[in-house]
Amino acid sequence: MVSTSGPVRCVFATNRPLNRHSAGTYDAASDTGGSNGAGMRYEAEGGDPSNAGLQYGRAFLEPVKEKHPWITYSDLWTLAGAVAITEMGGPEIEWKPGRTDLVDDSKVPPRGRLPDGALGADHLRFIFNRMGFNDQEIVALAGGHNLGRCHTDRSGFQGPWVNNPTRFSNQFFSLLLKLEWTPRKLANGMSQFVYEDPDAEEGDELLMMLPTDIALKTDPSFRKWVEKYAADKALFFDHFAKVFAKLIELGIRRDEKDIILNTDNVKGGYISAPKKSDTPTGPPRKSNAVRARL
Ligand code: HEM
Repeated sequence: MVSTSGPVRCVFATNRPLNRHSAGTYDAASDTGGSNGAGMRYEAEGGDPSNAGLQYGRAFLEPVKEKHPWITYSDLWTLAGAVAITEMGGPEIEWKPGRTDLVDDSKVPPRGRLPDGALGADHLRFIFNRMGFNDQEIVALAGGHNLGRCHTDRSGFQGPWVNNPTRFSNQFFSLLLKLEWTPRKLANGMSQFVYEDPDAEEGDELLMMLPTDIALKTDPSFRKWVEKYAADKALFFDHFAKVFAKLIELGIRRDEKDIILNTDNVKGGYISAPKKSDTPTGPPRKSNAVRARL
């Protein structure tokens, strides 16, 4: 059993998978960022408030790194995200090895390339078009929110999206369409949407949606895909597997034999960074952090 406090949080933090975020910095125009390098080992990227909470996913994988020190962090994090999604009932995701780790932080991408859950459809397109994803792919990727939950001490948002957040499914899409989502301001000032379940009992946690999740329902071009994925789980799994595989290949160039051609690989080969501390280190927990994790 894989919990979402493990590798999927990183995922698209996959845990939302860890690689979800490491790859989510890719800029197609300048060809910087992406899943090569494991830049989150450095304060410049790992300390970005948008990556709050991912330190737990990274620390979760340290025992694996200890046992197999030859593997690069960038391969380990992407592989862990892909495996965790499958283990939680999701589709098999094609994963290819060969990502190298950066030897210093001089090529870590600038902050501000990850999505902010408090915003809307234009913001999602601004962030994901830069990475090379179209509307269909943005909606499929957002299906990562079938897993896990929001934490007030990380993003500032609160609660899970679905009833069974350790099982990968298409429920996120069906609940997004089926339930009535009411705006709710949290004590920390953050605004999200909740389902006021009439059967909820005192102390039950309400299901939630981020403003960016609601934008998938209100924007007509996004909504078309939300409806398809809510109606057809197999279609969603197929599209999610493809788009997740694309996400973890962002910034990687390969030849016909799948050998990586990026400058860092050609110059230095497969450089595996030394093992880090087992203790999670990352951005300070803040109750009013406003940046979202991808
Ligand atoms: C569409 C843009 C996205 C936005 C704005 C966004 C935003 C967020 C936010 C605010 C959280 C809560 C973080 C916390 O408080 O712990 C979160 C969690 C999560 N996200 Fe996303 N995300 C996006 C895309 C994705 C993608 C593409 C994936 C995976 C494919 C993903 C997977 C997850 C998972 C699994 C969690 C739960 C983590 C946990 O349980 O700790 N998200 N996301």
